Amino acid sequence: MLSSTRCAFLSNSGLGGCGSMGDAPRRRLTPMRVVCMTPSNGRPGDRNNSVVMETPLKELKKDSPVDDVDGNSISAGGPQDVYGEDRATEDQFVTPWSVSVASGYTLLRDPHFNKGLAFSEKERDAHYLRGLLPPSVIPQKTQVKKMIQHIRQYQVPLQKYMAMMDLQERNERLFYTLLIDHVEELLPVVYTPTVGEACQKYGSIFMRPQGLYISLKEKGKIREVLRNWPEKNIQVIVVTDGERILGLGDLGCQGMGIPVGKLSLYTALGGVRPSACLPITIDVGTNNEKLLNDELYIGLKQRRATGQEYAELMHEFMTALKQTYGEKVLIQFEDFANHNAFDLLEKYRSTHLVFNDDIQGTASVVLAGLVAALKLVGGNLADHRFLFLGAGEAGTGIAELIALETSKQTNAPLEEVRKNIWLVDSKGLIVSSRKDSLQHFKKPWAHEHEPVNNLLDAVNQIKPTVLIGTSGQGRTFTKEVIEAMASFNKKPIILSLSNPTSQSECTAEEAYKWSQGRAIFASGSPFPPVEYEGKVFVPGQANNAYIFPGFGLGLIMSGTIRVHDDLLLAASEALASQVSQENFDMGLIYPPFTNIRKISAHIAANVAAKAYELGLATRLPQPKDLVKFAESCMYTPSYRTYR
Ligand SMILES: O=C([O-])CC(=O)C(=O)O
Ligand SMILES: [Mg+2]
Repeated sequence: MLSSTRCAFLSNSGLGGCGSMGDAPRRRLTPMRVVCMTPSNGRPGDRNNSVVMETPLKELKKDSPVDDVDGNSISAGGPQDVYGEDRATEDQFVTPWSVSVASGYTLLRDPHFNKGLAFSEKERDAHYLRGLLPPSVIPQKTQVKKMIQHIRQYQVPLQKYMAMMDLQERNERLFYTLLIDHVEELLPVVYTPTVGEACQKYGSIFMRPQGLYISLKEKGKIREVLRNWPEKNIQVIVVTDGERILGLGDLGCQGMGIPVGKLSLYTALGGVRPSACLPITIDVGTNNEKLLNDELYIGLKQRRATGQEYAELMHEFMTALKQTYGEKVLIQFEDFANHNAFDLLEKYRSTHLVFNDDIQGTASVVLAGLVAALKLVGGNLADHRFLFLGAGEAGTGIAELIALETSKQTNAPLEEVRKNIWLVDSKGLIVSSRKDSLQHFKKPWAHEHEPVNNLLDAVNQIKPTVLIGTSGQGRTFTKEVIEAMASFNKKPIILSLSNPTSQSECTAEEAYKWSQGRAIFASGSPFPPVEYEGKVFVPGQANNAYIFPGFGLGLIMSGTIRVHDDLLLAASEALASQVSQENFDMGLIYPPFTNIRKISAHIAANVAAKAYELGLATRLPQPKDLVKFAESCMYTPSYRTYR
């Protein structure tokens, strides 16, 4: 993609002048030379009207898709990277582009192709870069070293975040190499908790819009808006309407940070090509008074559309996605409010390849952690009693997946196993006497019990072995609550899942200290290791980031057309199987993120295997070794040599 194409996108999308995000379109320079080109499927006017050099057919063939381990033809730039545009394997460094790439100044301003000081002497000559760069030539490895030092010099997390976003806009391959090489350190920067703060301040920190904004103004024109996005071969879309951003509430249009962050992880953690990822924010207004009164707010300044108006926009959007990108585009719903999330999932799960990350992704990751935790505490799922604080998407989603797995393991009916799972919402324990006034997604959890109106009493009466926080309310697992858990459990399992860190139900330190070091603890946002009475405890991160990148890769590499609950169970099983004895010895119920690409390949393979078994996968024949196939499909961000 050319930077001039991006400029066109910025001005066409009408965002060029919105508040402080109105960056002047970048200088449009006619490139002096085009690196290489094969037929493009872009629209007229998509590309620079530049000199084009077609790749000789012979060369194209040489660089065309390679065979996978089973002799199937694939290309290693990610699934369906037909022309190998994004491919860079150890033995295949020379890019076989299907698109034209500008030279000179424009090349340096194109984040997809810019390599900064890593351009070789030959490339500097061939692509008119002489004088535009300082004379030093340094390899990507050294650039990574330099960048991590640069990021580390910032003390404020938001500054680190901005430096990372800046790099993504400047040099995409360096951004992903850096993120992959330092994943443990940089995940909290590009993702939770920092992304939460970034969303809160989104309007004032971004000079250049990321992702696609679809507002009520675009009603009736959504297909045209999708066409404004410069990439055509889209495989994964993460979409939010910004109404429930992490545990921070309604951030309206500023929720864009979430789809952008999630999709960065699709690439870094799951190996999906960046050009195949599309972040989208639906703007139907906001009920956040602060934003409505902020003259710098970047979204629609009106209260949220609801009911039919909302449903119609979403329906046009969902229809347009399928019309534009086909049956197999994966749509991830993210951070919608409860009152829309369940209904949207229900409505579209039978017609689209769609899942809700907060309901299903979180459920899958938590189930994996619980299955692993059983190795430390003993017993089967059916032997445990679960209590949730929070009965929204995550709470009921996790509860349902636990019930489903338990029911499969024991052959007991779902209604029966649900009785071991209790939920507390803002009005207290969910019990049968409240049934008539409950939202539909809470009803299955209304068991026979007298009313209980607070968490501590619920803990003391239900006596759960597992306590899970999905409330979005920080510091709600009080000292009394944790002490109660520790009083009747040798090893209480305590999960504080709400994000970001400020909304976590308790800190790692509190969980370990108040349980005298006996808790098995994990949280949605990361906490550093804790020392308690001379022993170091390493808390795990129960975050859907473990699941969705590999889950998505598994779906797209197998051409799966619908998400079935069994696929979530398959992802969960694969993740749990990646926890090593060494991890268990440290009290961890999740493997470290350091090996996440390997973990994602296993998750992808298990998900794909299940999809083939269920007849949902369309990519035939089924590759024999799905783990190797997943690995061979993953995008790698090393630089390639330009002709
Ligand atoms: O984004 C995260 O860190 C996890 C998540 O989906 C949420 O909290 O909504
Ligand atoms: Mg979420």
